[in-house]
Amino acid sequence: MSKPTVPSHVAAFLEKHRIREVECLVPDLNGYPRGKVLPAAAFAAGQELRVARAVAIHTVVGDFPDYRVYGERDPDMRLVPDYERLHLVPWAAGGRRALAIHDCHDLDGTLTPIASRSVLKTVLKRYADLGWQPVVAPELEFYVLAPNPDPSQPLTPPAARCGRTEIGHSAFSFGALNEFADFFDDLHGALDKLGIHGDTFVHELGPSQFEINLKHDDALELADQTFLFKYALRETGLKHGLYVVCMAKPIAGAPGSSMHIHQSLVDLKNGRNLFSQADGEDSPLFRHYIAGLQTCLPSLMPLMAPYVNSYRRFTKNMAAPVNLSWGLDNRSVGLRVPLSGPEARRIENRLPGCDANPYLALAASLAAGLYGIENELEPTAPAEGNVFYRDDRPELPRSLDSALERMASSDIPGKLLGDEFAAAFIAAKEVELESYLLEVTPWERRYLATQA
Ligand SMILES: NC(=O)CC[C@H](N)C(=O)O
Repeated sequence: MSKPTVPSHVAAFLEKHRIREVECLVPDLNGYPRGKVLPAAAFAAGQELRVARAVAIHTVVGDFPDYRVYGERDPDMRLVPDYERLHLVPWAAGGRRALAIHDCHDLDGTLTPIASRSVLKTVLKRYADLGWQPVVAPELEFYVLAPNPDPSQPLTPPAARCGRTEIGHSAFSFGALNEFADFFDDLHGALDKLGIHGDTFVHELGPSQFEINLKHDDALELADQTFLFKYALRETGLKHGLYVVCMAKPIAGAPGSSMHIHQSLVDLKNGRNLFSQADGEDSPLFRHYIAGLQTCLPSLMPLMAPYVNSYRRFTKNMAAPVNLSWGLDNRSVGLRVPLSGPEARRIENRLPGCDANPYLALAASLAAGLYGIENELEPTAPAEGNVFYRDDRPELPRSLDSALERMASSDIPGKLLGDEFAAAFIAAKEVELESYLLEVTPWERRYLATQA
């Protein structure tokens, strides 16, 4: 096989920063970084890098699904660097380490269909073929918590600068934001080095819960930024003795953590927002896109709520979505349309949790919208007022079990994201679910062991 051409900026970057080694990263099924560390000279020379294809679908409990779903022979795939995603590793001791995001290619040179980044790239190619580009902006909520060496114990907020632990209800408070100023200073420095463009940053409603909104841009760019952001949260947090947690519902009774995704489409010819017409009215594409989300998302839920824990977030009155209604400037719906001028007309999909793999949540949402456009679907009438407690909403699965059942019984996931991917994803999630079903939880011990 001929070696890939390595762009000249790569060697210049590695030399300038006297890089010793490069983390060659791929997002796994969960959106966690995996891969190999390569000496900088080998990376600069374009040395071929292979790992087992199974790495792409490593489950969160460290298992693999039946090997038949990722290749009977357990074959290799190639890790191919995206040279535009080469950055310093901000937390590396001595600062002489870089990282690069890679694609997974099968040995025939095609994108590995079961790898998360491939799935998003394939959806984006379908948009590009139409001359369109999705523009997205994820908003990430997360908790800054105390180390939790014994996972049978609840996660708790850490003692903050003032010596106390937060009790919550400090949304938008600067006093509460400043409690972890040292950690956040370090984090913002890391984000700069990783090319992550934060827009707004606030304290959220939960105790030591925060939110960062990333600046809108191309979907692959923002999936990569979100992937690196979560890596940065973990590593920077640990340096400060903190567990920074992207679980959807880390603390019972406290608000969950979402990854709302704002999305619109632009015309590649002229940069115009395709959700608005020249006269400023909403376009038919805008309506079809919403209808596509309403039609497809119920069978794509595990891509936005991938774990048993994800479903604990979907409770009423915590601003978490429990329906797929849509409405203008309305936070009781799953699909919110923010008030804006026609240039910024967009849809906010409020379903994904912060625990979702950003590549897959974006791929699912964008493919669902495109399905609505291709099939010229019409959405429900917009919701008026608070619809949390209304009965007429489209129903959403309330557990990983039922969400997987729904996904497995629909042909939409395969059509939208590829049959091989859909089958591999479901198989991996079933392994995780089985592992959970064998647990005995504190809730059961509390109520069933007493014969009260
Ligand atoms: N910022 C908000 O609107 C709150 C969202 C809420 N925390 C959720 O889990 O969905």
